[in-house]
Amino acid sequence: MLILLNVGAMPLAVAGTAAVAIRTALSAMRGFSASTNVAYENALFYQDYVDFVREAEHRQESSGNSIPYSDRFTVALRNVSFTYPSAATPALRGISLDIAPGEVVAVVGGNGAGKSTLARIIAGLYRPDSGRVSYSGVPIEQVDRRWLRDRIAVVAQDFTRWPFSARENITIGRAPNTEPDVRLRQACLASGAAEVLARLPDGPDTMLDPSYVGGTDLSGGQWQRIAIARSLYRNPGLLIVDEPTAALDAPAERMIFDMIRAEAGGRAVVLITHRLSGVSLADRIVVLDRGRMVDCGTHAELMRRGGDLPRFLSAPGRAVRGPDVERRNGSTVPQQFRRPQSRPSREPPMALPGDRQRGCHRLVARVPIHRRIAVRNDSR
Ligand SMILES: Nc1ncnc2c1ncn2[C@@H]1O[C@H](COP(=O)(O)OP(=O)(O)OP(=O)(O)O)[C@@H](O)[C@H]1O
Repeated sequence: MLILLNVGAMPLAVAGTAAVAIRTALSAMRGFSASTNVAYENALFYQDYVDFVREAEHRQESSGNSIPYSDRFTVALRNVSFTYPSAATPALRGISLDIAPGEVVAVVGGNGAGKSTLARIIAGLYRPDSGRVSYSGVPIEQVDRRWLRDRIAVVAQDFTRWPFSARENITIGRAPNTEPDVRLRQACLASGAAEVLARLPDGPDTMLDPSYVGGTDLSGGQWQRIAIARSLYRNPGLLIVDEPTAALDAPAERMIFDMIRAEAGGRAVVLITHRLSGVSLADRIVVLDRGRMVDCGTHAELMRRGGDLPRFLSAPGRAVRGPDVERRNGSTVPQQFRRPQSRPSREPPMALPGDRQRGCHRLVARVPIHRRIAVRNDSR
């Protein structure tokens, strides 16, 4: 271009315009090249996402049967043990348990006793390292996973708070067979979420995220009611509730426990709780300690046997957790639930006659070896 300018073959104005055009074209090409690079990198992430979804679908696919006869079903665990991949010691050891339709089973134990892990095993989310899990007699390996997911609802401690409307937060997931609006109303009334929705500016259509225009946030206890409504809306055959009242005040706690009892109907409920009011409504209480089932029976049976139950309970309306409840909160635990000052005997708790019929197996942990053999023979 300089030569053309020198020999006068190109006017200065044309040369200047050409220089600007070339610079603009180069800059556009650099931009195009950078955008192509970014698109390529993002395509790699997208491919990861597509592979992940495909893998998830593959895992969801049916490997076997639906349990054909009922939406209500039994769950049976036999000698189940489970160790997390990164853990040195098992989270659960030799757990055997039966859960019948319509039964409310409370699981209590100190922090790290294995309660949430047991809940995940019962829900079919984890596979045990050893032992068997079956639903109405069908081993978990042969159960259609979609069928199972549709019939079990879990209210976890860390449930998801979707940045959606209150209605969508409850109805997200599987749609019920019956009329959705009727089911929504029932779920809200039963869980106490109706009260929460009534106070929202746009009722069920209020956005539950303050970062949106017109959005708002809820308190921990109000969110907990929404989470319980979400699980009831699905009308599951088995409802697993992990510490449902941790963020609730005493009257709300009472209401939730009453609701769980009343709503159980034909469905089984597994209730992980540290609350006295929670265990007293249960048909059966399972006491876990360091991954082992150390006691199992009705509230009256456990109190009569004088086992570990009181250690793991807090009084109504108090969210005290762990084995040192009594020490920290002694004055609030009713006298009848306090540990005796001196135990009359160190005799370990034994299964009462009839426990097996009610689904209590084991009691291996602190049972002398000669009696342990007797219990095992009995439970075959
Ligand atoms: N993802 C994990 N990886 C490794 N170890 C884990 C994992 N989750 C739990 N554990 C361990 O497994 C054991 C049982 O944990 P789990 O959460 O079932 O107890 P928990 O009784 O529900 O306790 P909490 O009352 O505190 O909720 C604990 O020792 C815990 O440290």
